[in-house]
Amino acid sequence: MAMFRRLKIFVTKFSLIHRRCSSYVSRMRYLDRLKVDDEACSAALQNSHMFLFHRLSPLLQCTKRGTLRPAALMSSDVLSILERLGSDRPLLKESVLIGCSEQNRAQFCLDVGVLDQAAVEDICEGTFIDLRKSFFLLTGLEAPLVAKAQALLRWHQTSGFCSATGQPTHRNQAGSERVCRSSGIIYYPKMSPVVIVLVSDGKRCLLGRQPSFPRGMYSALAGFCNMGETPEETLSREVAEEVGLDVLSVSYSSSQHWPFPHSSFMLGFHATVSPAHTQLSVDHSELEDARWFSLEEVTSALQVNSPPRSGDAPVIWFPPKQAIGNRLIREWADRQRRGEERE
Ligand SMILES: NC(=O)C1=CN([C@@H]2O[C@H](COP(=O)(O)OP(=O)(O)OC[C@H]3O[C@@H](n4cnc5c(N)ncnc54)[C@H](O)[C@@H]3O)[C@@H](O)[C@H]2O)C=CC1
Ligand SMILES: [Mg+2]
Repeated sequence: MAMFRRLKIFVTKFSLIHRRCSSYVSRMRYLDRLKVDDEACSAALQNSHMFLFHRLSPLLQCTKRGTLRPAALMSSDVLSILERLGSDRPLLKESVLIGCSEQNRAQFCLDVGVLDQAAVEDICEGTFIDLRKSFFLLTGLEAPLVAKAQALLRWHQTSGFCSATGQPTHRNQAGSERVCRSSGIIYYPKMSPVVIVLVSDGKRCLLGRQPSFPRGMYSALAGFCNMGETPEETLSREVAEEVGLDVLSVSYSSSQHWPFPHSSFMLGFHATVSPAHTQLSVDHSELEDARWFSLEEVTSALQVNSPPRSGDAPVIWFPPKQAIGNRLIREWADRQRRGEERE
């Protein structure tokens, strides 16, 4: 009996430890192994979840609740679909590893752009929707997963040759790198670091719009990091260049992978300028407009949930909640409200 109790305690302890590392740690270690072990990755691919794309547009399915979600198909079903549509096993090998579900199932993505789009949609009971639309229709962790998958597929589609030798590059099974066998150069998926900053003068925040933004949309200022710059240096330079202000202080908020137009790694900051020096000198080659917004104006623009349709009265609105620009604006508004409550 005592031995049975000891065994039970051991099993409970083991499962607690296992549960503690089973979720996050074991999933990350599993993924790491799949990146370096082609055989293990091929085995995982046989029994994985697969997210399909057609010329970089993700396949979405309608849920019972009427919302959209990316279709997570079993790889065995995808193989049957490929065979039914006259494609073959090698196409499945072009899948790219994107993650691991909480149930420890590997997740891959595959672009089936060589197949007839309508035929795949028909069999899968879904629709391929351009990422610029689908990203904003998805919620929670699904939007970042689909964005990451599309970024990796795009990178493979545009990285087929070595820039030093002009020879073809070859991918590993996970799709986490490409190698030029002639020069030995290893290429890894690329992101461009970008700083996005919400500038405040203590009472108001500064928002701008680029000519390419949809009508009425304003966001925080953003700019690509130059080679050798720290994000703080990029931030000060961009604010100086785009609106002619000197930044006084900076605080980090959060980050985001942003798939448009290519992969950017967005680093989000709050910054302050002196309330005595808030006169803007806008660089109109970069920004169509930039101006200071009060808490009242920000609060009312945050309530605009969808972009105005053509013909509607002009209204100011902000990027949707999937964008880090939206998060920075909300954080600023929350802080201002808390500050006002204290006064
Ligand atoms: N997620 C969000 O909430 C927001 C995201 N963004 C993103 O931030 C990014 C950067 O913002 P911008 O104001 O356009 O940057 P920017 O102010 O640096 O201006 C863009 C110009 O920088 C140059 N440039 C330097 N390095 C570049 C690189 N690696 N890739 C492309 N162009 C480069 C090009 O000449 C380009 O025209 C954009 O891609 C935009 O999509 C912008 C605002 C909000
Ligand atoms: Mg900019």
